[in-house]
Amino acid sequence: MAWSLLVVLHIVERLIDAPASLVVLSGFASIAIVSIIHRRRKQASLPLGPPPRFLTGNLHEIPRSESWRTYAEWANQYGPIFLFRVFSKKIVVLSSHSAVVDLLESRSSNYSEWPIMWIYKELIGRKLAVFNISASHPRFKVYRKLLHTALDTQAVRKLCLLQERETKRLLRSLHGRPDAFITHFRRNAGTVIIETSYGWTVNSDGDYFVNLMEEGFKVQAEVARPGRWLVDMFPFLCFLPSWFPGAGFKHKAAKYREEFSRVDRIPHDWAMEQIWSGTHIESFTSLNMRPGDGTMPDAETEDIIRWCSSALYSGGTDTIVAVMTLFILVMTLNPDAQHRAQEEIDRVVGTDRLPTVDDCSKLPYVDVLIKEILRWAPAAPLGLPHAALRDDYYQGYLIPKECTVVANIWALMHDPSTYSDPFSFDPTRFLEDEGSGMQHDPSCYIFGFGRCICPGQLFFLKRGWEERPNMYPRCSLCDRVSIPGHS
Ligand code: HEM
Repeated sequence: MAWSLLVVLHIVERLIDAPASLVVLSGFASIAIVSIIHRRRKQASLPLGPPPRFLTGNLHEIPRSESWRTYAEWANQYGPIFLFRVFSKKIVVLSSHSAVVDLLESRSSNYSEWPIMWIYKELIGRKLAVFNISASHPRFKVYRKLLHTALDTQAVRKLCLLQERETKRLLRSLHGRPDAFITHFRRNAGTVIIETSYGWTVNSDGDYFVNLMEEGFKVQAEVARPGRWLVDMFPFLCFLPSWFPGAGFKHKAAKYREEFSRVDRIPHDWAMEQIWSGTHIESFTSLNMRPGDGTMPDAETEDIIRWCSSALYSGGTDTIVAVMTLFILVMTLNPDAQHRAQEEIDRVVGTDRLPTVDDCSKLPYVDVLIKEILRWAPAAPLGLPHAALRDDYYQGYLIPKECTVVANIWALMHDPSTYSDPFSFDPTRFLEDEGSGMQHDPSCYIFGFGRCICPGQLFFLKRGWEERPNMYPRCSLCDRVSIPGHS
């Protein structure tokens, strides 16, 4: 930088007696030279990564599914902090424990932003949603506090009765139609979360609210598909009028906006009607919209509660269904692990009742089996993407402002320096006196990092503790279901 300034000064000195137009021109040229040099310096310290193509970057190399495996290969080639591009967007992927902890935990104030998705935030009108709101917005902290309180130890304890009732119902459904296990899991997860959020009890398959939420989140999956919208790469397209050729995305955005607003509005309005008529059952909405101190929440508070309830559903349902489905897959592929867990339950709990959370400490093998499922196939292999608020420097690399930062949780869970023989399924790796000794607890990573860490982890772990062991007494299920790709 210093020598480039000297060059500029030298040019200015020589031009002091030159005509004014020449001085102006040279001024511009000097600024351009300095900024090019400055930019090159910045480029030089960016993390390495696969060479991008002109215009589209590395878009052609990103697989449609299991992208975490490709990222893990790139990490082997370019290092645990590498960068690739989708058009002009820069994406930095972290694949080592130290990088993830140092950046996403210790410097979380710089990495709590979400990447800007123009279609979602500006055209569909969801910039205040929990998964989109800027970390500098005053609501950011309010959301986090509410969500964490809604799912803290005390709240989860209160949910035990609901869990127990729904677990029994799930077991009956699995017993009746084991092949439809994914449908049963969806209904079970949806029921527990809708009742927790709004106080609505799901009594039948094809429930109106469950269907409404499912439709809404199908739209969400479609909208959030990486590289789907050109407007996310070229935000100026937002300003095209709807009649302009090629602006069809604006019509789609208007349709999505309407569909999302139904998801946010209808269950909330129903819960409010129940509260006003005094017929509600306790839920996240009722506790916050009718607090014990008799205060009347204002419109701002109501809007906050509405966004948080909808985040509980979108954050909780798919992840729970994914883990329960993986449980079936893993039990089918590992009959020895299944039999050992079942033997432990029969010995400790007996055959005349179902296991409960209180049995947890007496069932060490079942406990580590659940840990190993979470490690072997993490439900959110890339967590959620974040964005850098400012330029940051780490281990000689520049992590540029506004670039997307992703933690490859799947790679961390399969890192041979942390987990011996990481691709084999081996619950004993977490048992102190067996296997290769106690290895790192995956719960430290699979629920994300920093300020946006998952508020549902306790809820999931406690609830998971009831549900998965409870499936053992029906474990013939695991011999009878068929999973695509695994006979
Ligand atoms: C195995 C189960 C689960 C996994 C693996 C999981 C994983 C995650 C991850 C990786 C994040 C992003 C954290 C980050 O940005 O660094 C997250 C956020 C979130 N999760 Fe979960 N989650 C699970 C269960 C749940 C459940 C059961 C609920 C609700 C009942 C829930 C609600 C949320 C919410 C609301 C957020 C957004 C938090 C925020 O932005 O502050 N999750 N989860």
